[in-house]
Amino acid sequence: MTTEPRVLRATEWDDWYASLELAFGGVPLPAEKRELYREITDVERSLGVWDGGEPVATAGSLGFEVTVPGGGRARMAGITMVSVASTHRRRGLLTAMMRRQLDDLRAWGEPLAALYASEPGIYGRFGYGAATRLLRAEIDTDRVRLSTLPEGTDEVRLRRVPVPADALAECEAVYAAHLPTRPGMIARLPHWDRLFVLDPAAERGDSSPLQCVLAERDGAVTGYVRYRVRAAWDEAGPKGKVEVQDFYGMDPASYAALLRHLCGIDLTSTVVLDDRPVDDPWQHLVSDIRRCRVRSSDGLHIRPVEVGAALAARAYSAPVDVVLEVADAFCPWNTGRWRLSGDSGGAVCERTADPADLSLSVRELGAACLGGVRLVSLADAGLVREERAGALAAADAAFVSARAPWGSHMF
Ligand SMILES: CC(=O)SCCNC(=O)CCNC(=O)[C@H](O)C(C)(C)COP(=O)(O)OP(=O)(O)OC[C@H]1O[C@@H](n2cnc3c(N)ncnc32)[C@H](O)[C@@H]1OP(=O)(O)O
Repeated sequence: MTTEPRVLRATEWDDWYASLELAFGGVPLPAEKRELYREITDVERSLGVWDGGEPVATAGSLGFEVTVPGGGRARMAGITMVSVASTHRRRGLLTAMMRRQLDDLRAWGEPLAALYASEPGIYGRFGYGAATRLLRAEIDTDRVRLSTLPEGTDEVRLRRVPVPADALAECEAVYAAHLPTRPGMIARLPHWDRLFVLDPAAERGDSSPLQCVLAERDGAVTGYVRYRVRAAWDEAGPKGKVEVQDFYGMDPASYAALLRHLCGIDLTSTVVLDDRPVDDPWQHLVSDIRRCRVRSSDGLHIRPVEVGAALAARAYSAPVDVVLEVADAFCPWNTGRWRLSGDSGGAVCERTADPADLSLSVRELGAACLGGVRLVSLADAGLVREERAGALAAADAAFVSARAPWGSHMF
């Protein structure tokens, strides 16, 4: 058997996908979801390892574009569908696929790679740093009130769309309007819009079919929520849950009107908001944040493929001129000193022989590059070293993003 990954062929997709499914526990996806995943797979960017004709390792890569601080976009490979068969683990197959992927991405000129990790301990060794966080909340709507709602909330009209797919175009327009407003948001690739209204009965469990409510102002759609209701009763009466899948409001009033709708659905006492940005505004509208049982965990893990191109792809919150000494054992082409000069209009980042102002590994650079993880905080953890007094505070003020970065959906 060779451990050399090679590119997937379209005719091999079924076996390749079955091998991935097995590594994730072996429960088959509903047929319609599987077919959509087939369409979403970019075969030419997907890799596998075969043993005697059987696939034993898989890795996908999606040609995304991501919003970067400043509102521009950069190419970002979305790494996904990574698996190694249980019979072939811990022999270096994942490492071989990571090697091939990063070499390919470099050759294709893609400055960033990103992934959601099944377990956060896996990918740091390959230079991925946790760059965004995800917020989960379970709002006890029996006790929590929405204290002060923004002006105009009562003027927002809410309209239920019986079949969520019928409002896809309106919802996608709201999503597109949001794209430049928050770093980490992912521009839609073909077919991806359908993934969010796919509603296989087999995956619903005890929950309702997907429901969609639009917010409208002056006849224009200004927001939407998609959610399911899980009905439940106990001896004290109804205690259903509203499980929110998507929630976008284009202005404070539309956002608040949709939130009020979610919190007021009859026979429910909990609203579950999952995979939300850490600075999601609802946190300022509730009367009792403790009764919202807030938790957070790692979101997008980011890897600068080419340090110079990755840092030049974004804008900076304050003028910056700093020399970074980068260590990168897995992609040695990044190792060395880089001068980053930029401001809110853009940046250049080039090799330099000048002395370093800050030293850090490529993983920390990945964590900080969308402006969510602070360089000061990484320095406090001993992961960024200040080599010139004052450089850390200046770079920190430049890297930070006003809105927390957020990977807008799983992949
Ligand atoms: C982006 C995504 O798709 S996330 C999904 C990842 N896939 C899964 O979780 C599915 C189930 N797991 C698997 O398929 C496999 O166990 C994988 C892909 C996680 C690892 O594959 P392997 O081929 O065994 O990894 P490989 O042998 O290359 O190990 C490389 C290193 O990672 C370490 N490693 C592997 N798996 C893990 C883990 N789950 N947690 C922490 N470290 C790990 C190995 O110990 C090794 O460390 P070393 O370099 O210090 O020796």
